[in-house]
Amino acid sequence: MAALMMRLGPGSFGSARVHRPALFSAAAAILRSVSVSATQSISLPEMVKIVEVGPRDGLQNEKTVVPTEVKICLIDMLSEAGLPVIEATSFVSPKWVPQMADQEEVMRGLHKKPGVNYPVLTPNLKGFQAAMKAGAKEVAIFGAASELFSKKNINCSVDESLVRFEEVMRAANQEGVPVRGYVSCVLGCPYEGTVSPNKVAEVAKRLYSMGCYEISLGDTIGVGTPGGMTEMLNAVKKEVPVEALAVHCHDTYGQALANILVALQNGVSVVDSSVAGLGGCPYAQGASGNVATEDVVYMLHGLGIHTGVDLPKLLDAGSYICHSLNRKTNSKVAQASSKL
Ligand SMILES: CC(C)(COP(=O)([O-])OP(=O)([O-])OC[C@H]1O[C@@H](n2cnc3c(N)ncnc32)[C@H](O)[C@@H]1OP(=O)([O-])[O-])[C@@H](O)C(=O)NCCC(=O)NCCSC(=O)C[C@@](C)(O)CC(=O)[O-]
Repeated sequence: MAALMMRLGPGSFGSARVHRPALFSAAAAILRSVSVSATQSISLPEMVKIVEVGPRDGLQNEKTVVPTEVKICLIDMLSEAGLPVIEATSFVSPKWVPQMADQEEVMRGLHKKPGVNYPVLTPNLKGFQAAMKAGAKEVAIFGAASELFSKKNINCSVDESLVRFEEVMRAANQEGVPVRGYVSCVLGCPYEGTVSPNKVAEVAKRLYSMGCYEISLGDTIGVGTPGGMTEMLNAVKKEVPVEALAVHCHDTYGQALANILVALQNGVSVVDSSVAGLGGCPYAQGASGNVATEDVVYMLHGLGIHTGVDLPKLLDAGSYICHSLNRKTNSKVAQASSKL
């Protein structure tokens, strides 16, 4: 952005709201010309699918209850911004995650946009059945590569969780419902520390073998670096085709965009992110928010990668939820654009 300011001069920008589209197309053009030469020898996907997890991962950790209508409005703004997948809520125990207790109302209230998927988390058969009753068309099961995290998060061992997930998978197959799988703690665990890439690969393989169409690899506490990401992906790619992999990076140590870029260079073309960088897992102490969707979109568009997302509309969705939660955005792009 500094380079852009130097070329156009600070006076070129009036109100951010009025000039955003021009600003972003100018920024994208400059970045594309930089990126083309910078990435000539590096293969990157032409298109990336962004899985927006803000309404679920972003809000699940909020201490005060977010009104259902705010959640619904956020989801609708995100679909209007062109996000193709929006994780809407989770069918987990309200005793464990009170913030998601209005999952049925959220599912019934959101305005389903044709072509957009609204998956929900389901830890067990009870959650799956409730999700079906509420009209969900896609679910996600969530395992971990760390025993202690699994115990803290879903109150069972990794093996026990996989047995539960098999039950969900059988029921989902009967209903013709696609299932996504998560592996948490792929680059480190708040309770066990280092996590072996082989363990990540083993859990990813089991989820893929049981029928998950996509495996999202979660750096739950945002401790990973590009080196660790590469090592982990190399192990996982031996067991699961790269086309079926997604990355889910939290930004605790400011490494998320670098980790995502490395994942793209490794052939991954699905990225999870959360509008305004909201988020954190209630059972992963110290985890900050997910990487901000605005920042991911800005980077991808700068690289000439298509996402289908309208950045100014996405920024509006980020402003809306930050205003509703009375907090500052974690998105660098949103911070920068609001100062212009
Ligand atoms: C899995 C359980 C339910 C086990 O919890 P449990 O206490 O072992 O469950 P249980 O089977 O013994 O049942 C206890 C009570 O919960 C009820 N129950 C049982 N299942 C459900 C359900 N599905 N929905 C609603 N209620 C449920 C059940 O009916 C019973 O109610 P009671 O008789 O006491 O009134 C619990 O541990 C739980 O809900 N955990 C969810 C934790 C969670 O949502 N964590 C955040 C998401 S994971 C994450 O953020 C990471 C991720 C995905 O983003 C990727 C990354 O960043 O790495």
